[in-house]
Parts: sequence; C-alpha cells; structure tokens
Amino acid sequence: MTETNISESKNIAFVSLDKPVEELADELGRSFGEYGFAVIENHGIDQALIDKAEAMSRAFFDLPEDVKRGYFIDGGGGARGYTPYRTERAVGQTVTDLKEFWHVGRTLPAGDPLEEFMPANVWPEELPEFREIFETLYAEFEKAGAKILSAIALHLGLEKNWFDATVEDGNSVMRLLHYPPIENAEGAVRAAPHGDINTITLLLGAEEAGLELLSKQDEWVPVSPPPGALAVNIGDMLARLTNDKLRSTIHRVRNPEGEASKRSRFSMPFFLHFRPDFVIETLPGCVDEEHPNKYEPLSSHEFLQQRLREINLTK
Ligand SMILES: O=C(O)CCC(=O)C(=O)O
Ligand SMILES: [Fe+2]
Repeated sequence: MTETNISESKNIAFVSLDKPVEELADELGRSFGEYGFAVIENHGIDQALIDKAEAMSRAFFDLPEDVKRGYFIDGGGGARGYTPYRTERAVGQTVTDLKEFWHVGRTLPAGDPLEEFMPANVWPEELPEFREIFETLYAEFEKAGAKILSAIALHLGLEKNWFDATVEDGNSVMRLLHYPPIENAEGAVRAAPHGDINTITLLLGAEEAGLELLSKQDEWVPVSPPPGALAVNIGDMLARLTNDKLRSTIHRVRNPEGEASKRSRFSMPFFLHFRPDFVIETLPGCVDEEHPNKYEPLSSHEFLQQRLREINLTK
C-alpha cells in the first residue's frame, strides 16, 4: 500500500443534495462504484442542530469516567448507551481502537414487535437536553438518508422510492464518537481499517483530518469534507444487495501527528440500516456473465449478528 494520494481524492463526488435526485444519481453512483464514498453538502440537516449535537457529545465525553461507565450495558453488544475506550476491535485486528462511543437507536412505540431487534435507548440523566437533540438529529439523518437512497435507486435502474419500504423502521444507529488525544498508542489506531456493516453511513465531523479510504489501487485517499458536510459511504449490506457494484470500501481513521495528536477528535456517523426482516437478495440487475451472483439471500438481522460477533461487540 502506498501513502495518501491527494490528487485522486478529487474524483470523489462532491454533490449538493438540494438538487433533484435525478441530477445526482449518476454522479453519486459513479463515486459509490469507484470509491464507495461521496461528499454531500446542503443535505438539509440544520447547522444549528449539528452545533448543538456536537456540543452535547463533548459534554457527555467530558463526564467523569465512572459516570460514563454507568451507561455501559454489559452483554448489550454495544447497541445502546456507552462503549468504553478501547473496546471495539476491527475484523482481523489484534488490538482495540483508540475510541469511545455512545449509540442512539430508534425510539419505538411501547409494545412494537420490532422491540425484539431494537433494545430501548438509554439517556444520560446528567444532560437533560441530550435526548431531544439526538432524537431530532436521528430523524434528520433518516430524511437525508432517504434522499440519498432514492438517488442510488435511480442509478441502479430501480423505482425512485424502491428503498423506502426496505429501511422503514430500520435498525439504524447513530454513533457519537470521541477519539481522545494520543497517548501510549503502541500500534493501535483511532479506527483500524474496516468496512461498515450497514446499508449506507452518513458521517458528520470528518472535517477534522484523519478519515481515509482504501482505493481500488490500494492507496489510502483522504476524505476531507468541508465543515458541516456529510461523508457518505456504502456499507456491506448494500454492497451485498448490489453484488458489489456499489463498493463497501475499507476505511480508517489514522492517528494524527504533532500538535493535532494532543487534541481530541469527535465525529458522528449515522449507520442507516435496513429493516431487520428485510432479506438481502442480490438485485437481478446487478448480475450478468461478467458478474455472477456471489451472495445467498440473508436477512439483515442475521447478517448484523454475524458481523457483530466478528468485531468483539457480541458473543
Ligand atoms: O470517525 C470517523 O471519521 C469514521 C468513523 C468510522 O468509520 C466508523 O465509526 O465506522
Ligand atoms: Fe466506518
């Protein structure tokens, strides 16, 4: 693998989501096919809300260690609440990542049959506004995600609203991430190379340098959205559905050097998921002689369980 190649990052799509999706579909599709990533601005998520969410995330991670650990759910697979520093380990890695995080899931009405797949949220009682801010942001991420998926649908030759039913009441998770200043890394990195498990990921906060994708040419390419823009990438579930026509690209967060290593980095990915009972079955339009079908049908829930076992979050 060679080191970063800045010129190549110019080919990652940079689009404005306030345009009609028909105009975005092929540019996004090209970028997702080649890089698995795109940068999206004017995504409709209010900057004032993003600012509040970022402030709230900082306030949470500033709480004393024992208070944060009080929100760790033992045996909960990291699905909700707090996951301590150095818990998650990427597939195939021997060391854990230099990060701590908090997960917010879908708030379901009491008695909803999907409760079996989606544990209830927990909320930090020290921060009374936390719940409202993140429930609002969750809904806004879903709206932006739906629009991106409709562009993807058009690119794949599907009806514009094809994905709507597949993600309705999906098991999506918003992750508040904190990478503390670097101390005693000893071979560990902020986020070791990995592919995301879900359908698509919408990431806020990547303007603080460090996120890199692994290109088809095996080069690490920085993904550098401007402040407030989203870095969006394809996850394994959508790659599987499309027989890898859309790439779930390996990416990482590298450790900073110099002054930046003394600073925390914060980011907020929204892992948009299919419904747990959606069966991921290769789209016929993504199979031909050159691209024989690689995948068996599998429910999104079963796929998720397999992958969580691999990353040390569930047994
Ligand atoms: O923090 C970032 O920029 C990326 C995080 C990431 O890739 C992940 O949590 O899956
Ligand atoms: Fe990721």
